[in-house]
Amino acid sequence: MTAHTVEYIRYLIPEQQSAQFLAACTRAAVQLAAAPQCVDYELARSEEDFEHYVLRITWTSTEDHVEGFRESELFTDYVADIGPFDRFIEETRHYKPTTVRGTGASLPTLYSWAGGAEAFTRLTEVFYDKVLKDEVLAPVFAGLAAEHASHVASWLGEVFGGPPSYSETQGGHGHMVARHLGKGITEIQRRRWVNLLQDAADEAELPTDAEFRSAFVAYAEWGTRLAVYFSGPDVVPPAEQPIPRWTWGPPPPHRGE
Ligand code: HEM
Repeated sequence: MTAHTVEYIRYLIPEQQSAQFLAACTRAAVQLAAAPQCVDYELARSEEDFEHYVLRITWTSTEDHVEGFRESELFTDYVADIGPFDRFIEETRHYKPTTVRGTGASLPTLYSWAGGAEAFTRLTEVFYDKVLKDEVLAPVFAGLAAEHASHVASWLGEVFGGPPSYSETQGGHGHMVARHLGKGITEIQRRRWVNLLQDAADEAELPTDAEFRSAFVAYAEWGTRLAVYFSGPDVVPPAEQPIPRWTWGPPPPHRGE
C-alpha cells in the first residue's frame, strides 16, 4: 500500500469572501506545486452549498508534510496566502488510503479498445511468425514452445486491462520475468523485438489512433527494457508480484463524435 497521505481541509467560506479565497488558493498553489513533499492537490467547491470547499492535498507522507513542508520556506509564503482563511476551516485531517480503491469504467481499458482477446491472439500470431523469420531474433527463439504466442497474448491482454488469464494459469510477474533469466538479450535484439511488435500491430489491425499506439509502444519499451535487465548477468530475480496494469498515457482516448 502506498505511504502517501491525503490531507483534507474543509472550508466554509462566506459567499462575499469567495473571490478572495479563490485568489489566495491560486497563489498558495504555487507553493504546493513547488513542494517536493506534495504529490498533487485539488480545490473543489460544493455544487449544492457554494460556501463549502474541500482542499485535498496528497503528501508523500504525513512526516514529509509536517516535518518537511511545514519547516520549509515555501510554507511561509503558503501561510501568508491562505492563513487568513484558517478561521473558516471546519476540519483538517490526514487520511491514509485503504485497499478499497480503484478506477471506474469511464475509460475503456486498452484491452477492450484494442479488440479484446482476439486482437491479442492475432497480434502475437503475426508477431512470432515474423520473429521466427527474422535473422536477429530467430536464433533467440529457436525451439519455441507451440503455446508461447498464446501465453504472450494472454500476458499482454492482462497487462492492458483484460482478464487475469496469465496470472491464473501461468503465474505472476516473477514467473514471466524468470523466463528471461540468463538469456543475455542485447539492445539490438530488444529493438528488433519492439520494431516487429509494431509491424505486427499494423498487420493485425490493432487500432492506429495516436493515444492507443503511444500507450502500446510505451509498454513495449518498458517491458523490453526490463526483459533485457533481467536477462543479464548477476541479476537477482524479483519476488513474485502482481502483473503490472498498463493504462492510457497522458492523452486520454479520443472519442470525438
Ligand atoms: C514487453 C516485453 C516482453 C514481454 C511482455 C514478454 C513476454 C514473455 C512471456 C509472457 C514469456 C513466457 C511465455 C510462457 O509463459 O510460455 C516470455 C518468454 C520469453 N521471452 Fe519474452 N517478453 C518480452 C520481451 C522479450 C524480449 C525483448 C526478448 C528477446 C529479444 C524475449 C525473449 C523471450 C524468450 C527467449 C522467452 C522464453 C521462451 C521459452 O523458453 O519458452 N522477450 N516472454
